[in-house]
Amino acid sequence: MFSTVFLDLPPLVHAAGAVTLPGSKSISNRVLLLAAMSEGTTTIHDLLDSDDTRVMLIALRTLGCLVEESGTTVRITGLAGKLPNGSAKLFLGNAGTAMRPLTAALAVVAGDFELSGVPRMHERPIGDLVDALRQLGCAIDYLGNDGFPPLKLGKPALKLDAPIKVRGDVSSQFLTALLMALPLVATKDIVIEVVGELISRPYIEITLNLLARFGVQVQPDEWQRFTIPAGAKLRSPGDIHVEADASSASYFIALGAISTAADGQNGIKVQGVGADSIQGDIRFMEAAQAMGAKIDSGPNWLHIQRGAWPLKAIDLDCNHIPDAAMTLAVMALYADGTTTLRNIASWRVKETDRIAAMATELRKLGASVVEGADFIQVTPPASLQGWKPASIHTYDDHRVAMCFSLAAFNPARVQLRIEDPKCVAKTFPDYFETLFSVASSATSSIPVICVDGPTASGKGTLAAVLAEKLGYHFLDSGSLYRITGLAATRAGIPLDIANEAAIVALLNTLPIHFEGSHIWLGNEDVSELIRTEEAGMNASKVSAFPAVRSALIDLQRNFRQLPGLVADGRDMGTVIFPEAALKVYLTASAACRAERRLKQLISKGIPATLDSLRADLEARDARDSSRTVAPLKPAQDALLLDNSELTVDTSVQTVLDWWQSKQPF
Ligand SMILES: O=C(O)C1=C[C@@H](OP(=O)(O)O)[C@@H](O)[C@H](O)C1
Ligand SMILES: C=C(OP(=O)(O)O)C(=O)O
Repeated sequence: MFSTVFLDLPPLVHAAGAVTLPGSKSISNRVLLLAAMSEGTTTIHDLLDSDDTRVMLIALRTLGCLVEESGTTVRITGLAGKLPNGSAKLFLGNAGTAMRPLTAALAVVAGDFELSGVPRMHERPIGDLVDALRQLGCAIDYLGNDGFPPLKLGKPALKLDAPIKVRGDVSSQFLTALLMALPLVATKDIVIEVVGELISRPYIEITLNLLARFGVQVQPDEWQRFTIPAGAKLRSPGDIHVEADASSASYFIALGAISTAADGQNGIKVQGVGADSIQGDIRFMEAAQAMGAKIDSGPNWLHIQRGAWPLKAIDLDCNHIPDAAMTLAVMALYADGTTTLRNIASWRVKETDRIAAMATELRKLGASVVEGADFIQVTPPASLQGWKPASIHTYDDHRVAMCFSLAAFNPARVQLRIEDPKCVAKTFPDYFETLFSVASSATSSIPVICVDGPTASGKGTLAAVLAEKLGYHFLDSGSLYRITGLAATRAGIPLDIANEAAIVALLNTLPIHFEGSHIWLGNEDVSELIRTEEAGMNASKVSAFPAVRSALIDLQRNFRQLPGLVADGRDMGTVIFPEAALKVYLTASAACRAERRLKQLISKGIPATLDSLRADLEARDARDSSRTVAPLKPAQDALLLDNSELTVDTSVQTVLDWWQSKQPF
């Protein structure tokens, strides 16, 4: 997951390949609650692991349910409606699929419970559900504003005679919550009547489908009346598989529709969900097809290719696909006219006011947008000049972050920034990693920041922190020379120029790979081994051999991957990435560098003296800057930073400010 303050997306050009998507949020949280309330043990396969399912899992454990996790397989020992912990305070984040169904389930059993969430959850309505539960005799108090969480639930005095009326026009989750909870108390037939239009109907179908898997056959009547038969009992089906999330699939369906494939590849394959999905959002396929996408599907897979281009503008009632419809609003940027998405009033009470949010952010990119109480109308920029680089505010709404990433394919190649990218954790923590696994940019548009400088200048620390803050890859080029020195020494090859060819031959066979700050040689983590003074000296020797340097060029350039790279070394800006957008040459006085090195060695229990360290350091500077190939020197366009008197934080901030000043936002 990208936990950075923002994530800059360079212009994306192609996309092709296969993605396996995480489990459906709606199925995961329903199955977790049903399994916990039912009789018997349920093994859930391919459960979604995200913020919304985490809060549900923690809640179930807090209530005394046995939950055993092993990767994405979770085993739940059902409580058969009897809670060992009759009093609990539950924090449910911003998960509607946890807050609403748990409210109903806990309100009908005896106990004292408090349910709360993030501030936005306390602005998301729950009054219609509370009103319905109060008709049943449930004791519910509002702890904050009337009609909204947090809630306090007490002991109910159940009255099951009259039909329970629930409004269906604000959220379908209220009806879902009642349908899942009432089998716990169905000593007689219980009838639920929907008042007003029922929105987001396909989610009720998911609920009915899963209730049937847990042994409860609800009798629906025209979407207006639902009867839970007397004696209904939740019984575990044993094993249950969670399909991949169809709403998450919408971003990759859109990706297939708007991108072209690089040579020899064709389209995007989505694995884990197919056209026969039980999730209503799979019907996003039809909308994408209407806009021009070519889609094939089979059991649990979809294959999407670009068809009509530009996309065709559509006018669609999106009530049945409220979540995936946000993706259509961004696809509209690539359409041949004005796209209108209707009947989406519920957008206003979700993770944020989504109609307002989409309108504001689409306008930033240059689109013309008209918004109404329950619709949005999007007209793309009229020409290439109409597109504007934009920093997309994401309002702690996963779907805003995910759908706007698709704007990185804009034909004007304007840059895009996604603020707070970690908000995708609600349903798809690795969304951006998944996107980068299939999307590609022209190499020249993948940003590189070079940090060059002499030994012990702190460039490794600075570069690693920069990479972390920007969410970029990190290349510690010096480590490649250190590994070469280590491997040659181990192979008994003396490190002198006469053995250059042998060292290159060896280098070409080395299985080097990086994992964060760890460097591996085959199965051996050599991160520590290559940090000794001796390894540094050996690195300096082999790095002076021209054939070794050129053998490492391609390897280093291959680190330039989406979304960007911070590379530290001695010739990053001069030789390896001469066209880098920002080059920093980091220095510090010899005295200061020797002192830092001394502290470092002492902390590792390695004896050393200041004088000898300073002498070694100066000798190394002299050798590095006088070698004929790629001598250590600042690139002509490098910005110099002397950090003798600076803290790491100040140096990092200085470079981040330089970087920011080069961005169009
Ligand atoms: O029941 C569900 O799993 C959901 C129902 C929908 O909400 P509304 O019924 O409030 O539209 C949807 O937006 C939400 O993401 C999940
Ligand atoms: C509306 C959404 O979430 P929730 O389940 O919290 O309602 C969503 O995921 O788009």
